[in-house]
Amino acid sequence: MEKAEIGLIGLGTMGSNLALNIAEKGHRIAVFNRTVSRVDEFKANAGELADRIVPCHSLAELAEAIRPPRPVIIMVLAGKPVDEQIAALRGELEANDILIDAGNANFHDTVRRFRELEGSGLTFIGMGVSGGEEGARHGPSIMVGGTEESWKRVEGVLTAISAKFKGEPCAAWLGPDGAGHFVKTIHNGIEYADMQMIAEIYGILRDGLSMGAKEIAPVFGTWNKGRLNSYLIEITAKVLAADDAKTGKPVVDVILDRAGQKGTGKWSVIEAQQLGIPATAIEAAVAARVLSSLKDERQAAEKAYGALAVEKIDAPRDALLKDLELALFAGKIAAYAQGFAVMAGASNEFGWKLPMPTIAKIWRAGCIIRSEMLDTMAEAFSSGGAEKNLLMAPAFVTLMKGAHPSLRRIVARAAEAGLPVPALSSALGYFDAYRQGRGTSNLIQGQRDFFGAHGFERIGEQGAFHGPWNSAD
Ligand SMILES: NC(=O)C1=CN([C@@H]2O[C@H](COP(=O)(O)OP(=O)(O)OC[C@H]3O[C@@H](n4cnc5c(N)ncnc54)[C@H](OP(=O)(O)O)[C@@H]3O)[C@@H](O)[C@H]2O)C=CC1
Ligand SMILES: O=C(CO)[C@H](O)[C@H](O)COP(=O)(O)O
Repeated sequence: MEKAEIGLIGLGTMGSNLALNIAEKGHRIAVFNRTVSRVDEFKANAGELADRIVPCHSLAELAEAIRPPRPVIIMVLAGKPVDEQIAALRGELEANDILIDAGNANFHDTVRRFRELEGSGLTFIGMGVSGGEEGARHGPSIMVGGTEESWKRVEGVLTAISAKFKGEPCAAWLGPDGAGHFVKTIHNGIEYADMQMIAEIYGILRDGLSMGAKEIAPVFGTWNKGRLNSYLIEITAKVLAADDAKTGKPVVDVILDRAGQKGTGKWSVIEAQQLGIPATAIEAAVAARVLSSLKDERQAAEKAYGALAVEKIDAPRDALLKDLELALFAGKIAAYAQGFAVMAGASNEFGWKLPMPTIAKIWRAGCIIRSEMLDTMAEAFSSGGAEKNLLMAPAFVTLMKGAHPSLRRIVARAAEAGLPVPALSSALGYFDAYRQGRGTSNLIQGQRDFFGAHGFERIGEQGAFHGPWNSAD
């Protein structure tokens, strides 16, 4: 039988769609899944692509089915299952074969796996994939970490299956070992912030303006045609417009307000903290998901304090909607600036030389956070000025000057009305603190020196100084 060019393990949501995508691009692919019955089911349902699918019922069969040197994509649950698959595969593969972990791995695990595979003769790649089910099937954004030589060996197939932005593939080699998975983690951190800010704006429309889901949907639909044009705004409009077959109500009104999370948002925050890079909007978004999961506690607190006396926002509708649109735009810019700053910090810390213009470019299509704004970001990173922070790129200074007054007004109105907007207000707090030439940490330094003799710097003088605290009353 003709050998396959590539193999894939894990026929779940992502793996099965990625396998079909690979087959559609003309590659013969061998597939295996832990629950072996899914393998034959998968081929049976592959329609006209079935001829290019080689079903394998064991890892040994998979290795036998692929032409050496064998590239094998592992697309299983992140964590221990990946280690188990690698351990099992080591017995079946040979020198020069390429193992590609395409799941949402923690980059520390990826770095460890690189170390563990050193000297094994096997090549390892840690690859972030974004785009969900649809992206995997028709073109995801692909973030590759490993040696440049290993990238060259798989570049052909990965660029072929990736999304294209105006013809440019959204797949790239970003740096050594954990670089690809780190970038995917921060992609997801930004995704959390973006989704949370959208949800906060929805909350203002629902509770502050008493708008129903069906009324809110076209607002997002309209925004999707303007500066907020993005996949997340597009699907928000669709989610809000959908009906529940069981009750006839909007689906969003029957969904429990408890958000799940699989770890990438939390990892983004942990890494930002470790690197000492502020990522307040992402932190707020992760915290908001945790708070959302405390449904029973929230209900008990509502009983204890009484329901939030939400004051209806009374303002001309069109002006308010314009402010909400601009507030979301400003909040998003701050969140992306934070995400890119965390990646720049990691790049310095780990010596990765992460290519920021390339990252912005490969996020323009295929991935969950794809948006028109990412094209502006790609230009900003390419033309200079954004090295320290995206907020300093001339194009973004102009955009933020136009949008931050709206963010300010919306955060203030929401606070007065009693509507929680933790990510939007964190984004605003970050922006205001970042642009304040003289902040208030002089007082913190005074306090630290008072209680711990930590010393402080004086304006315009060299050296460490202490305050006159002993003589202070
Ligand atoms: N869904 C999404 O939108 C995205 C997911 N990802 C990442 O892709 C990876 C796969 O996710 P997804 O396809 O959604 O997950 P699914 O739950 O749909 O599929 C999980 C797959 O992992 C396999 N698996 C689970 N545990 C083990 C194990 N111990 N040993 C071997 N195989 C195992 C399952 O096999 P079995 O059939 O036997 O249970 C199945 O094939 C994850 O890392 C996820 O974070 C990345 C981007 C987007
Ligand atoms: O990687 C993804 C999208 O980019 C996955 O859908 C991931 O599961 C999203 O994270 P979470 O489940 O924590 O919301």
